Amino acid sequence: MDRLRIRGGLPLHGEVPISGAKNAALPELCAALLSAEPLTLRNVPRLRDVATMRTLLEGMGVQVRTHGERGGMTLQAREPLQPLAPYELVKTMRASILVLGPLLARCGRARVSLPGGCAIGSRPVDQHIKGLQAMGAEITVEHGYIEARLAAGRTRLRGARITTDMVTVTGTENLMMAATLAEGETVLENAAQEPEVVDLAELLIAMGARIEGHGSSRIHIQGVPALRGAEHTVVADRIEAGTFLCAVAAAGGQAWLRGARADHLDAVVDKLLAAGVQVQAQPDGMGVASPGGAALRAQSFRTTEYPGFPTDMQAQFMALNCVAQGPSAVTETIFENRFMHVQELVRLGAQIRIDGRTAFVEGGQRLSGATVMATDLRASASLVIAALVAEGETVVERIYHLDRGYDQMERKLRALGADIERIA
Ligand SMILES: CC(=O)N[C@H]1[C@@H](OP(=O)(O)OP(=O)(O)OC[C@H]2O[C@@H](n3ccc(=O)[nH]c3=O)[C@H](O)[C@@H]2O)O[C@H](CO)[C@@H](O)[C@@H]1O
Ligand SMILES: C=C(OP(=O)(O)O)C(=O)O
Repeated sequence: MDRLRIRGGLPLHGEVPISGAKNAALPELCAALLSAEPLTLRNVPRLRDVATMRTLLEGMGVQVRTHGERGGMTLQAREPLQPLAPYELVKTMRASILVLGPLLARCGRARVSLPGGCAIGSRPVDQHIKGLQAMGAEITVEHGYIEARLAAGRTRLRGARITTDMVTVTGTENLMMAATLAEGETVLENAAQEPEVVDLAELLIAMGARIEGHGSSRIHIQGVPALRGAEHTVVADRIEAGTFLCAVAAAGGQAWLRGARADHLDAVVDKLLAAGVQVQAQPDGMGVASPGGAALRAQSFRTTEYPGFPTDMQAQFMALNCVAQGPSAVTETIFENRFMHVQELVRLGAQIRIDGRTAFVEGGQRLSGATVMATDLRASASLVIAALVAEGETVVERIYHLDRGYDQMERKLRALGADIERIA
């Protein structure tokens, strides 16, 4: 199993290209199921989750071809399709649930394994199911599978007004994709406003979907009988960019994040500026300069839905707070169990106490290298950031979590001057 060996203490200098967003690419790959015509995506990141999604779609009969240097991928979902997502693939990637809406809309039936729990919380999909039922689907859950089909006598889903109990990102995406081919209008209330939802909506519109209000909490979708092929460039990964911002902030140095979208990172940038980091927004990327974590002021924050502070940046910013001066309180409101990195950060010398949904971080600690274990994707990133500032050598184990969602992270960090290598 691959591990990362990191020798801390070096500042980061240089330029790093920001890849396409995992959380936009995954639903966009699923959007290929909505049309018989080819869908071409550019800037698809090289990630394990993308490879898993490709295998899943190919198993259904979708033809997939990669091309060019810049993450080009063309998908074509000609009939007949096999509308099945088996447990073996779904268990490794929760985003597999994103095939449910498109399959039901296109094939009139779907059999999708329940994703099950994972390291950060129970993550139910009841809102996806409730929304599709409101659109006329008959859904049962049996033997760990969601069995969904159109009600007898129907050939298409029907539009509906759906208010989800909470803001759900993949729930919004699943229902929006299903609604593009439904009969009549669907209104999604309490919709997620994340940039990845907006990017997916823009792709669907290019495919001929009639969508308005994406980026707000109410999305209107007027169903159409069929969608066509399209070309689309996946939006830059705001979480990858935010991770590099925190890495430079903690390690010190100066970097240019090519292609990063500052307008998608307001909440994180506000906290970095308050901490004493210099962040510069340009149309084609972001500049960051920092005197190093020990010269910064720790910042308290709570995670919320976009445009609030992203839960996917909580662990990385907490690593920064461990070395920055002063106490801070980090409150996680989205997932009930997203503090798995805390005990590993403590192994590196951090002082953190958890009380319910809040982690109280002492700050101003000198970290020292140790062997630590990655437990989930962003926990892994936080350990890498901590290791970059820790004295001596850190080995991060189980980095397959990191490979799920970061495109060659160690190569990018090495290009910035970090002493980091992958070892078997
Ligand atoms: C592939 C992808 O895009 N993943 C992102 C997506 O995950 P994902 O879409 O799974 O997260 P959700 O926005 O759905 O989850 C938000 C909250 O709602 C709960 N919930 C959700 C759906 C449902 O049917 N029932 C229910 O109770 C979840 O358990 C969680 O507590 O948004 C999360 C929140 O920004 C991010 O951390 C993930 O990186
Ligand atoms: C939790 C995450 O991803 P996923 O929803 O794919 O598990 C993440 O990207 O941090």
